[in-house]
Amino acid sequence: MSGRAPEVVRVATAAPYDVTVGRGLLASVPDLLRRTLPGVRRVALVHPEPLGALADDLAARLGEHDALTVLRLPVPDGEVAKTVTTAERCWTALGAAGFTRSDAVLTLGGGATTDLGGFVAAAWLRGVPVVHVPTTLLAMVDAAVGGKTGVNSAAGKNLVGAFHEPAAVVCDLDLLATLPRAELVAGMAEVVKCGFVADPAVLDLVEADPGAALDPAGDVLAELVVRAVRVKADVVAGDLRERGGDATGHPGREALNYGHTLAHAIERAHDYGVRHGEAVAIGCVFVADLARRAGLLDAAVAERHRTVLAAVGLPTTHDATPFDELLATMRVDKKSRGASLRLVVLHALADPRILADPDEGLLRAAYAATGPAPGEPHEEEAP
Ligand SMILES: NC(=O)c1ccc[n+]([C@@H]2O[C@H](COP(=O)([O-])OP(=O)(O)OC[C@H]3O[C@@H](n4cnc5c(N)ncnc54)[C@H](O)[C@@H]3O)[C@@H](O)[C@H]2O)c1
Ligand SMILES: O=C(O)C(=O)C[C@@H](O)[C@H](O)[C@H](O)COP(=O)(O)O
Ligand SMILES: [Zn+2]
Repeated sequence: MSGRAPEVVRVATAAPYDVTVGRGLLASVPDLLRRTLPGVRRVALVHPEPLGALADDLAARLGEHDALTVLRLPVPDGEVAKTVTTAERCWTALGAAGFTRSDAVLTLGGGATTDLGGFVAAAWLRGVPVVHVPTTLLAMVDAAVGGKTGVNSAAGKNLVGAFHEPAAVVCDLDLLATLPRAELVAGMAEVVKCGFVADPAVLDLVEADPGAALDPAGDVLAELVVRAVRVKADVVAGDLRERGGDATGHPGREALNYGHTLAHAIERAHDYGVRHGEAVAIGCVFVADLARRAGLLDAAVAERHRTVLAAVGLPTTHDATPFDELLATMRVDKKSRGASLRLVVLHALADPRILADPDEGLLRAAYAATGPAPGEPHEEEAP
């Protein structure tokens, strides 16, 4: 996409919107806002503190626009900011500024910021428009698209939130140039997830040249972003509110939660101090092994999880957090129904299904198999 025109992916829900993927797109944000939200006079720019210089740049561009004024809402960096306390600080600032329904929220940041800013917009005056400008790979391919917004709480990950679709999403791939390598790698977990649940060509691309897949200036990464956004757009258009699948057995939007039941439990057990993408990678390896043990998934496809995720530098083993602690959290996952634990598994590549109430012995065996390598301390081998 170096010299290519931006790609536009339409999310065809009841209130359709476009996700634009390309380079040098930051400059187009003021125009896009005017076209998409012609009545808006003010924008509240939510961004993490470390992205202050980038936010200055965007605010200046917006300020040049005669009809738009900018209210800056810097928030603490990363997952720790994804709390109702930070959201409340934002609402207080919106109140002080007399922010009305003819104003909009604009987020600039990673998934923690798009989730938080989206939730601030969803709840303020019962919903003001939001536009996302994601700055991490993970937020471009996943968090900024689809309208899930929310915050973490002591009870669990993302348990407080709302569905609130953006009016537009702008993915400027040039912004990835400054993203730390570990964050780029973490984002690749959601890309690979899309490969397993819906678009195996993603896996072929990553396996063919993992280095190229992780080059933020290259065309392979651009292609992967577009493919992952298409997967998300297609799934979300069919089941925005995660009501469930259809007669074919496809689980609808829950498919995008592949690997997330264990991942969210790992994140909570570590007080949200691990990268979401890294936890998702471990969760995918775990659930693939579970499906193999349950006789649902071919061993080669299960093993492919380990190899493709490792090829891009993602972790494929957990740190031996006691499984009982994780299992208790897994049971309060949003996919649970009553006492029933429900996980997304694969029956084959691009064939996601729900596995309800898996045998606990199988769960424990799959968790043990996803543990540290032999020789390292291992929960199940402890005396
Ligand atoms: N709503 C959804 O559908 C959805 C989907 C997937 C993930 N999520 C959520 O997204 C969050 C994870 O998002 P994330 O991985 O983007 O993490 P993040 O938002 O915490 O960002 C990671 C780090 O990268 C820095 N950063 C961001 N952009 C940068 C840039 N261009 N240059 C330099 N540094 C930059 C941030 O300041 C931060 O330190 C989790 O809370 C997860 O639950 C939501
Ligand atoms: O968009 C979805 O639906 C997803 O499940 C995408 C996930 O990658 C994302 O982490 C999402 O926030 C998890 O959703 P949750 O409902 O389990 O909080
Ligand atoms: Zn995720």
